[in-house]
Formats: sequence, structure tokens, C-alpha cells
Amino acid sequence: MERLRRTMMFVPGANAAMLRDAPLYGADSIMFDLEDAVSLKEKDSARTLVHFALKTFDYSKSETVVRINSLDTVGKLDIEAVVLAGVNVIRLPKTETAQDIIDVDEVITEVETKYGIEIGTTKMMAAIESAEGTLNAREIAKASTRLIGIALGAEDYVTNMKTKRYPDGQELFFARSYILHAARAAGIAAIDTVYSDVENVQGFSREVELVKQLGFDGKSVINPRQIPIVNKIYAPTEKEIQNAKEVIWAIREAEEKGSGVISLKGKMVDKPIVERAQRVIALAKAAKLINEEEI
Ligand SMILES: CC(=O)SCCNC(=O)CCNC(=O)[C@H](O)C(C)(C)COP(=O)(O)OP(=O)(O)OC[C@H]1O[C@@H](n2cnc3c(N)ncnc32)[C@H](O)[C@@H]1OP(=O)(O)O
Ligand SMILES: O=C([O-])CC(=O)C(=O)O
Ligand SMILES: [Mg+2]
Repeated sequence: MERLRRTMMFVPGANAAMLRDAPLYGADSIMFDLEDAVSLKEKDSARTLVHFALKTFDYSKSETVVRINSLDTVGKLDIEAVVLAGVNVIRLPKTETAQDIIDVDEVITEVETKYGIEIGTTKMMAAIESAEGTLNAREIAKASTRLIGIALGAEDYVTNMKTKRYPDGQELFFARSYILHAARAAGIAAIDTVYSDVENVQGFSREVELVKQLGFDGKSVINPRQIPIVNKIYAPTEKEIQNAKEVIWAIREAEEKGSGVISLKGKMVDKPIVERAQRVIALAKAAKLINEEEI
């Protein structure tokens, strides 16, 4: 089954206490940061800390992601340290072109080869944080078989666009839509950006509602308090779950009779409707609203 990525929580790589406590909050993915949340002076110590954290603490309930620095700076050292420690996904920030992904993919392959790790074990994701990156999102999303998703990085993006973040998010509409289309065309996940005002629960909730409506798999978060809010909004309602169950039962019955289409309460049920129902069930299971065996 497809892995849920409703929340990807950034954890500053230089903060040992946060690295230790990160698995307690139930994020679907934990994203250790070696890039912009780490000062230049701390780059080396943060890399070492994240390496040991990955090897020491039990992150098995979440996917582990590390946001590396660019290959022009210390990115190669970051890749070596975290691939060796068994990270699940490397996130390349500020991705501008497909070539950026190919270059990182090659370094990962070198490191996997050097340490006898099966090539392809380490996955990748790309953060898109500029006009150039957005316009190239389609090629970026298909640049490597390691890619599991692409994400918008809106703080850098609005800076590049000479605007700022507004409450209604109009300034992000094109980038969100295009990145989402690029991800779906490539068959990978689309993750929305962070919401930096941790205290503004109403504003954050409104943004989560919007990106869920657009079709994003989830959101990058910066604080544990944002996790339950995302999970609640992404959790299907009782009515949606009941409807999804009925769709799945109906299509099972139809398939037994050799048909791919059936009418349920006067509405046609066929493949896309079944796929949506399956996604509702997966989200309901993740939210523990139904148990694994139920359907
Ligand atoms: C534009 C970008 O690049 S965004 C990505 C980079 N930025 C980051 O990684 C920032 C991540 N977030 C943080 O550092 C913090 O949440 C801040 C600085 C925003 C706020 O910090 P605080 O004021 O301490 O938050 P808060 O009071 O809610 O913290 C509650 C608890 O959660 C912990 N916590 C807060 N954020 C995180 C986090 N991201 N990961 C793990 N633990 C965290 C705190 O250490 C604290 O633990 P304690 O109760 O055991 O002391
Ligand atoms: O990727 C993110 O959401 C955080 C980030 O770096 C940005 O917004 O510039
Ligand atoms: Mg950024």
C-alpha cells in the first residue's frame, strides 16, 4: 500500500534534544535539516549529530528524510554521512533543474556502491523553491527513479518572486498547481510547504484545508503542534468512510459477477471512484478511525 505522507516534520539537525524527541510526535515523516535551519558554524557538528541520531534512536514508526546542502557546498559530505546511517530519503532543497537531481542521484549511487548498500535503496525528494524550479517541475519529477515526491518551499519561492506569504495563498496558486500536476504526472507524492506562524492555528488550518482540496498528499510542518491539526483535516469523515466501504463492497460484488461497473444508490461506481474510496480507507486506517482488518 502507498505510504501516507500527511506530515513531514522539519527537525533542526543541530538540536540534539529535538532529534531525540522527534519520534514521539507521530509525524508520518521526520525531516532532519542540515540546510537552512543550521548555521554555517554548525554544519559539521549537525551532520555528525544526524548521522548518530539515525543510527541510535528508534525512528521506525516514521519515514526518515534528511534535507542536505547543495553539492556546491557540503552536500557530498551530507550524503555520505546519512546514506551510511541508513536514511530513507534525501531531500534536495532549491532544486532548479532535472540535472540537479541526476547529480545527487550519482553521488548517492557512489556512496551506496562504496558501502555495499544495494543501489537504489536511498530514495530522494526535491524541494522546488524558485520560478526556475517551478517551471522545470515536470522534468524534475521524472529525473530519477529514486524520487518519491516533490515539495514546494514557499519561503524561498516568494522571495524569488518578489512577493511575500499572504493569508489566502493566492501568490502560491500557480506553483502549487504546477508542482502538483508534475508530481501526479510522474506518479509521485506532492508535499506542500511550511506554515511558519506556529501560533496561528486558524491560518494554518485554512491552508491545510486548501492544499488537501487541491490534492496534496500532505504538508511540511515545523512544530509538533501542527501535526494533529493536519491529521484531523486529512482524516475522512464518518460519512465518507461509510460511503467508501459501500463502494468497495459494491465493486467486489460486481467483480464476482464479472462486471467492472455497478450502480450504488443510483450513482455509477467504476474504477476512479473505487480508487478514491480506497484512498479514503487508507486515510481512515492511518487516522485509526477503522482497524486494519475491517475492510
Ligand atoms: C523556511 C525553512 O527552511 S523551514 C525549515 C527549517 N526550520 C526548522 O527546522 C524549524 C523547526 N522548528 C523549530 O525549531 C521550533 O518549532 C520553533 C523554533 C519554530 C519553535 O520552537 P519552540 O518555541 O520551542 O516550540 P514549542 O514551545 O512549541 O515546543 C514544544 C516542544 O516541542 C519541541 N519541538 C518544537 N519544534 C520541534 C521540531 N521541529 N522537532 C522536534 N521537536 C520540536 C520543543 O523542543 C519542545 O520540547 P520540550 O517541551 O521537551 O521542551
Ligand atoms: O520547504 C519548505 O517548506 C521550507 C523551505 O525551505 C522554504 O519554504 O523555503
Ligand atoms: Mg527554503
